[in-house]
Amino acid sequence: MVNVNGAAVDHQKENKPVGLASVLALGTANPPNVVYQDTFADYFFRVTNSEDKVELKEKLKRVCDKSMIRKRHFFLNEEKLKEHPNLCAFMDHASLNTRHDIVVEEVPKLGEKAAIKALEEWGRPRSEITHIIFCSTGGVDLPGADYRIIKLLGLSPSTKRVMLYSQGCFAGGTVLRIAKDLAENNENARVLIVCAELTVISFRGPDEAKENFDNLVGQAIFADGAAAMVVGAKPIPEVETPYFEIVSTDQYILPESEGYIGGHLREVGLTFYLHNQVPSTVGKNIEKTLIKAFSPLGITDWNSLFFITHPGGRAILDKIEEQLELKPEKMRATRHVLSEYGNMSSPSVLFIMDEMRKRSMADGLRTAGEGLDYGVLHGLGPGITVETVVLHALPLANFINQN
Ligand SMILES: CC(=O)CC(=O)SCCNC(=O)CCNC(=O)[C@H](O)C(C)(C)COP(=O)(O)OP(=O)(O)OC[C@H]1O[C@@H](n2cnc3c(N)ncnc32)[C@H](O)[C@@H]1OP(=O)(O)O
Repeated sequence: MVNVNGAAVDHQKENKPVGLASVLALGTANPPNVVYQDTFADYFFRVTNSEDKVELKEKLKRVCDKSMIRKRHFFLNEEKLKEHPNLCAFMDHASLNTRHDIVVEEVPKLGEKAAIKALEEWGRPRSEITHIIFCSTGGVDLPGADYRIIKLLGLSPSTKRVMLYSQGCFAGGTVLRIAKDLAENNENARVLIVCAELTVISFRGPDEAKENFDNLVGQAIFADGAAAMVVGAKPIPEVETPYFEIVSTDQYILPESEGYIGGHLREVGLTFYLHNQVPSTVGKNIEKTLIKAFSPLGITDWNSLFFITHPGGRAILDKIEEQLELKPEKMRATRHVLSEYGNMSSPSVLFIMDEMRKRSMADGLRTAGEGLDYGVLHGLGPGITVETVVLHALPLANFINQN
């Protein structure tokens, strides 16, 4: 390859900026409709016309009580479910068209709301966004949500797109892994990440068969939300404010976990399965991911790290805490997001990062990571697959000075 002057060009070298990719801005959004967990079982059995299933409702109430969730946000409400009663069946009615008609339109719109906040915080012209990674479990379409959000935000038609469908809950880590590669290998790259999830694709009524109770566990914990981030290497001094450097990334399929978390896209929507051994399997294996990720840094004391853990469910967090002998405060930001938003799948970990940096700022701590230097972000999802992202939290002084 030669350049315009005829000189040989090594594109690999020429395109590699020095330095790690950093998170430069972050925004979140949820649909305004809120359902409180202490009334969810009554709401759910009423809207799905299942009030005759009294015992099942009582069991769902017990799960809700133990979920440590206070409230969740949903696009669907009672009115919309009345308009689309086929969404309320467990299995009998084809509803994929109805679900797709909603999510294809609404997922990019919710993503747009989060992206606007992230772009406003970043403060640079939108024309400087070079890449977009859009991630959503539902709404497969051509062209996809990545294309639609470019139109909604008025980004350059030359923005290079990566669309991730059907990854599930680990993808909050996947997007950081891909953004790091893009930002560190393309000079001046500014990557907009958008994760947007609507449970419209998987909302369905109850079924009395014991083997289908995992559907109700999912209905009791999953929720709607979107988060967006701007990631780039070599931040412009005094113009861009990096919070977390992305030090390293890894993806790992847990041993003996096949069939534990998954889903099938059917005419009735996305059906999922959750094995009741998910919490203990995650707990048993999580330390392996930390040993691999932190041995290059010489870190073995897990309590010296900050934790951003996908809030899959209360029992998963309990098992991780127990196995790693973590102090209770390590999961504060994670448990806060679980409580206030539920399990929103891919954006959940980005919500936790946002909560952590805001609280660190409010408490006057040294860094965005609860005053600590290093931490881990864990995405957990189908497989069971774990994404491990090592983060280096940066001093907050720069941010405080600028704002
Ligand atoms: C979608 C993605 O890609 C990624 C994801 O995030 S997947 C979601 C991952 N999350 C999970 O798997 C949920 C983890 N589980 C939990 O957090 C907790 O089990 C919970 C909050 C749901 C309930 O709390 P708990 O302390 O376990 O309550 P517990 O009283 O033991 O269980 C309540 C009932 O639910 C049942 N139950 C719990 N998990 C179940 C499961 N996965 N499948 C079927 N039944 C289940 C229990 O067997 C129990 O039934 P009985 O009352 O008949 O005994």
